[in-house]
Order: sequence, then structure tokens, then C-alpha cells
Amino acid sequence: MFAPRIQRRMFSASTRNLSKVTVLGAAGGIGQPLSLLLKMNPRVTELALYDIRGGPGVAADISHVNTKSTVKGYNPTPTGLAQALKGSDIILIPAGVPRKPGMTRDDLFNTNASIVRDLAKAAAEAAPEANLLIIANPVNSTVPICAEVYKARGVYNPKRLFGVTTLDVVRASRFVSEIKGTDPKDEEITVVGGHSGVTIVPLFSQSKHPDLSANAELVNRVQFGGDEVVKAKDGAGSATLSMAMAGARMADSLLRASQGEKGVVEPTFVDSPLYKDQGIDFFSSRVELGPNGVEKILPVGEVDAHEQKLLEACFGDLKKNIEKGVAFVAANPPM
Ligand SMILES: NC(=O)c1ccc[n+]([C@@H]2O[C@H](COP(=O)([O-])OP(=O)(O)OC[C@H]3O[C@@H](n4cnc5c(N)ncnc54)[C@H](O)[C@@H]3O)[C@@H](O)[C@H]2O)c1
Ligand SMILES: O=C(O)C[C@H](O)C(=O)O
Repeated sequence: MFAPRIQRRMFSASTRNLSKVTVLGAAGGIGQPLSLLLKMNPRVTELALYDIRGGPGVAADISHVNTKSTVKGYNPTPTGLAQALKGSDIILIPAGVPRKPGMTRDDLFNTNASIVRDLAKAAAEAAPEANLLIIANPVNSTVPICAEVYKARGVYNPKRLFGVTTLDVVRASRFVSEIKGTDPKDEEITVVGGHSGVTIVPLFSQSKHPDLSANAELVNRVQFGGDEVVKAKDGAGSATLSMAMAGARMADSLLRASQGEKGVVEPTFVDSPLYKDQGIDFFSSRVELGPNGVEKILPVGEVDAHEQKLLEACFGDLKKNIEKGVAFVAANPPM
């Protein structure tokens, strides 16, 4: 009867429970609350906060929070970025510009592609075995960019590269709970595809409320939830606080899984076999996490006719977004 508990204790005693987490872009709208939430996470033992400006200030502030982890800030000195990355178990990248009203995420490509490429190169050199979590948009392209950079250096491990799409399921569960008058923690909604507009595909037929798949307004709200925030912020950026929560949840799930917890499942945009036969190399679906990163990519499962149409609409854009990222690195390799 007590066996699982004893087993758990034995396992945690023998597993490496020291966890360095690095945030690149730590002084930004997402970076600051994300770093604070990571400081509150007892599984994080060391926090490294890097930004092109303001990293040490944010680190000094957060370091006064009375939890046990150490916090250090880094500037872009010749060795600052490498020091922030060295020994990291998890690297989160929210560095990059956010949208303004009227922009698509793809409109960020010209600025963010090179930022993410260069940070990925630094990560591939200083901490090639870390889990790399990409928040910077357009995620559908920035994740393939990282894969290409790691491949070029011969250190690509598809099990360690994640596009953070957690915010899409966070939104979906909250929006459903508002409609149904339920607690969002009881509303687990699968969202698959990518992270922009029609590439975001909620699968309500697999939830407790299959009828919702016919609710076009709700589907649209999940697909364009980011635009709702961009519009409300009126030029001052996009989602930062809800994104920080979603990023911290994804990091915590990886830490729990790496420290031996079984059955940890998160949605995430990964190098996936699910639609490779259709030329789509990266896809977000429910993924079981483990000590090596991706443990198992779960199938999309049954979808209804509404969702099948959404999936078909997703594939075209997603394929183009992925190809754009791959082509960018081929034409503009990191220096
Ligand atoms: N994946 C998602 O669900 C999701 C959700 C929200 C926002 N985002 C994206 O996250 C990104 C950041 O959004 P934000 O609101 O925090 O923007 P922000 O402008 O407030 O912060 C970005 C930070 O990145 C830093 N930065 C820029 N270039 C850098 C570099 N080369 N190295 C290190 N730091 C650098 C900036 O100095 C700034 O502090 C945007 O691209 C946005 O679209 C993604
Ligand atoms: O909408 C954006 O540009 C930011 C982010 O991708 C989001 O979904 O909130």
C-alpha cells in the first residue's frame, strides 16, 4: 500500500533536483512576471536573468523575494550571455518585439527571427542539452529557426525543443468556464496545431462539452485571443501577465517531469511525427514530458466535422510558417 510513496521518495533522492533556469529577455513585459513566478517555484534553485538592457536590475529586485533560489542578472557583455546559459536545465526565450494593433504574428518575423536565431546559437554553444522553450513570436517560425541552428551545430535534440503554446489551452479552459459557469480547473481543453490565428485548433469535441465545437464565436475567440489583448492594450504590447503564468506552468511541468513525476502532459509545439506525411514537421499537441524532455507525443485523437475543417485550414498556414523559418536560417546563418 505504501509502495508508491516509498518509491517516490527513493526516486527523488536519487534524481538531480538542482535546477538552473535561464530567462532570455528577462526585463520585458513577459520576462519580469515570468521571472518572478519562477522565483516563487521551489523546484528552481538558480535563476539567471539576461536581457540586452535591465537584466541585473530585475535580478536585484527579484532576489529579495524570500525563497531559497539564487538570482543573478546578466548584461550583453562579451561573456554575459554564455554565463547566463552555462549549466542551465531550462532556457526560456521571451526576447523579441510584441505586436501592435493591426499586425499579425508573422509581421514580427523580420525583427524576431534574427533575435531568436542568435540566442539559439548562444544556447547551442553554452548549454546544448538544456530544454529550450520558445515564447517569442511567431512561434510557428521561431521554433523551426532554433531547430536549424542546433542542427547546423550538430547538437539538435528534438526532445528538448518546445514552442510554448500553453496560453492557448489556458485561454480555452477559461473561456469555456465562463460560458458554462464552471471552474476552469475542471475544463481541460485540447488545442492543437500552431500558435497563430487559424493554426490554433481547439478540439471541444474531446471535452466535457462536445456541443461547443459548433460554437463558431468561441472557436474564433480561442484562435484570436491574443488579438483581444493586443487591441485592449492599444499599442502598448500584447499578453504579458497571462503569458507569464502560462510560461511558468510549462517550465514547472518540465521540472516536475525531469524530477521523476509520471504522467505530466502539456500541449506544446514540437518536432512531431503526426503530420510529417503532409510536410508539416512541427505540430502542437498533447505531449507527455519526462526526464529527457519529450517522452511521448500523444495522437490528436478523434475530431468532428467542424474540427476537421479547422485542421485543414491550419495545415496550409502552418506549413508556410515552418518553411519560412527554415529558409531564413539557410539564407541567414548565424555569425
Ligand atoms: N508564445 C506565446 O503564447 C506568446 C504570448 C505573448 C507574447 N509572446 C511573444 O513574446 C515576445 C515578447 O513579448 P513582451 O511583451 O515580453 O515584449 P517586450 O518588448 O515587453 O519584452 C521583450 C524583451 O526582450 C528584450 N530583448 C530584445 N532583444 C533581445 C536580445 N537579443 N537578447 C535578450 N533580450 C532581448 C528586450 O530588451 C525586452 O526587455 C513577443 O515576440 C511576443 O509576441 C508570445
Ligand atoms: O497575440 C500575440 O501577439 C501574443 C501572443 O502570441 C498571444 O497569444 O497572446
